Amino acid sequence: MQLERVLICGSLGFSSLECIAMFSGIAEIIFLDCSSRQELLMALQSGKEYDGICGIVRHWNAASITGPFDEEFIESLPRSVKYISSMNSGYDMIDIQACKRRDILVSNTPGVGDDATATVALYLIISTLRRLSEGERSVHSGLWRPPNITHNAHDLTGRTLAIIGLGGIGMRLAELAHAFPMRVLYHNRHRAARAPKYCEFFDAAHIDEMLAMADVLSIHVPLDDHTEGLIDEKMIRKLKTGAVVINTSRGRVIDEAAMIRALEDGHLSAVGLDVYPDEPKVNPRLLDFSNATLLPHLGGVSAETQMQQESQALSNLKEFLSTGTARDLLPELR
Ligand SMILES: O=CC(=O)O
Repeated sequence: MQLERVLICGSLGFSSLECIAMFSGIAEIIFLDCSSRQELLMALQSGKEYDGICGIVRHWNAASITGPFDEEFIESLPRSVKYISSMNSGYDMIDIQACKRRDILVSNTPGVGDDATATVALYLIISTLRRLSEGERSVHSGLWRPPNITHNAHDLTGRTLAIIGLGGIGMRLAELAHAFPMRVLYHNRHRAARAPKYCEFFDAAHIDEMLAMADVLSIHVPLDDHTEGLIDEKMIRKLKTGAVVINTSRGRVIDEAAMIRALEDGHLSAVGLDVYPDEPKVNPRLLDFSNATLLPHLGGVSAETQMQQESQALSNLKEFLSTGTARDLLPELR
């Protein structure tokens, strides 16, 4: 019997042998062997090494080679491809409509990175309020404490955190912040059924009230047509003077130019960012602000999270191979 062929894009924590053994008798595993997107697109269309593949595993660590799974990429796939197992909770880098047109199912690994990402958001809150990364940069550059740090550094305890998007990550951040305790406010399209009592809900009609109370605003929404540019000039200016903005979701959710203007004129006292509109590029203007803590998209990057993402993505693939469908299918494709 001819085995189905599956292409793995990205380097797994599992060894190639472990992965091949996992699919022994089920599928032939092929590992990506290209160094650029152009080379990959040509290989996909050549009808040679990737001929007949029915599924693709997309590890986020292959993004520098594959680029986004946009329309051009999806259209280049052999007709045999029917399934993509993506190792991410966000899926803005996959063109869902193009997949729909080609009858390709897509699943992700929802929830797996919640704890790791909320931890990074908490780190950014601590770092910006207490000016810790500024202190660290000062030591690294051979100096001691930055000037005026005492007056600019603030405790988390008793301060107000506003969360936009109380999904898995937002909820975990609420729990962590409540430990100080910080006061926790949130805005969602609907009141979150699982929200703990200490989380105060603000609907769209009352979002300005929430912004006016927040010392820290942390963003936890997926990037889509509704959320691109959501945190715009108007919203930023509704925050009180000296507020802090934290973003571990996607860079394009914030109007970056408006955020930089607010840093320049002191309306925002600091920002903590893990994500940027055009990764891996970081706007050089941001580097000028000593009160910006900037991370290179580390939200879900921990050994434990990665192993769990890999197991979940590979077991979704196994299920697809045996049943023609999979758990964790994107809501748009169910
Ligand atoms: O950014 C990380 C993810 O979407 O999992």
